[in-house]
Amino acid sequence: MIHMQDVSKTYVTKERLSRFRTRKVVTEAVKSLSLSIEPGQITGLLGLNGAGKTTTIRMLSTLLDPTEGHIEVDGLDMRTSRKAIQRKINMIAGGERMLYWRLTGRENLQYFGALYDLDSRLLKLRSDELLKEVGLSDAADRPVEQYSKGMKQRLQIARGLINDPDYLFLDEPTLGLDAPIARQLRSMVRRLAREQGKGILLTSHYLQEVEELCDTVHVLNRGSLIMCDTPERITTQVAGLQTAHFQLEGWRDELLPDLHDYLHAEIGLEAHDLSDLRLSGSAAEPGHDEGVRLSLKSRSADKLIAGLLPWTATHGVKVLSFAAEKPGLEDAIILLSEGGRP
Ligand SMILES: Nc1ncnc2c1ncn2[C@@H]1O[C@H](COP(=O)(O)OP(=O)(O)OP(=O)(O)O)[C@@H](O)[C@H]1O
Repeated sequence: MIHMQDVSKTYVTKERLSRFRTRKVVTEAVKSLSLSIEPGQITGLLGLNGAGKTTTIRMLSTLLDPTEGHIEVDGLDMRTSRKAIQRKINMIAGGERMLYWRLTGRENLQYFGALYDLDSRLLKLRSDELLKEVGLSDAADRPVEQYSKGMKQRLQIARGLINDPDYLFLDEPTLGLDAPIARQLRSMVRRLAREQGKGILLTSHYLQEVEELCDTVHVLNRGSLIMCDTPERITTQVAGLQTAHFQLEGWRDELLPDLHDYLHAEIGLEAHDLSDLRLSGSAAEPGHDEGVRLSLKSRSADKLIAGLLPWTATHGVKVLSFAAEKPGLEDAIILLSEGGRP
């Protein structure tokens, strides 16, 4: 496990005021940050304003020393075991950095692998394996400058895996990629965690990607951690509950207590999951030929819908239509950046 404990990073720079006068500028980029990255888990790092994500990733990658605090990787202290830690980690950045364009895909992998002092036979074997895994075997001996964007990004992934790291830091890995290629990369990231047990830290501006992949998400604002939870709970806490909408024929208001009991007893929705189980205000107004509109709020609209459908059949109520309205992580992050909760 990677463990960051009370880590801070302060940059001190000089700002020129006039020809002879400068002013010292102190920026607290990261403030007393604690976070963990566990094997087999995908941990998201999201930022609001001047958040400190890049600084955090650079510290985790051994490229920057913290001003204060402690970083440990599988029990190794970053101050005293830098080389051993470098063998356990790697970083993959989106965009087109970190590759040599004049070299072929294979030569790139061999160059980066040699930085880890890998035995040349093992390095050849691993390069071939990785090129195959990312679907670049046929293009392995072409210079990278002839690669498409997606091919370059797949080569980046292979480069980041050349030392078979236990932990991977992914900084905007799908930046600028077409949707199908981004989807391929996401499923690869998922496999790396779920099947190979790698611990992954992910930053991405595509919040749907974070929502889809991450087990937990850390939200930074001006260098401080302001939230850490599952994407689902962050969304619920900040953006509110989900709503299930139903259009019903044959609904009677006296059925509500029975429905409440049923969802609680049969579907196992706890009282706190059903905090707003009621007809939404006067929304239960009979339509002319469209039935009654019932809106129920809960933590999971899907569970509510799945629960209500069989119940209606036994209570003489016909479901004309239903829909789930779910705020996403993106809604939550926008609210947070506008000064919403917490
Ligand atoms: N080398 C540096 N010298 C001085 N200040 C820096 C340096 N690098 C970053 N900063 C400052 O530290 C703060 C955090 O920057 P950082 O790049 O870590 O944030 P970020 O979350 O990655 O931002 P973004 O998402 O915009 O890339 C910012 O205020 C930035 O201006």
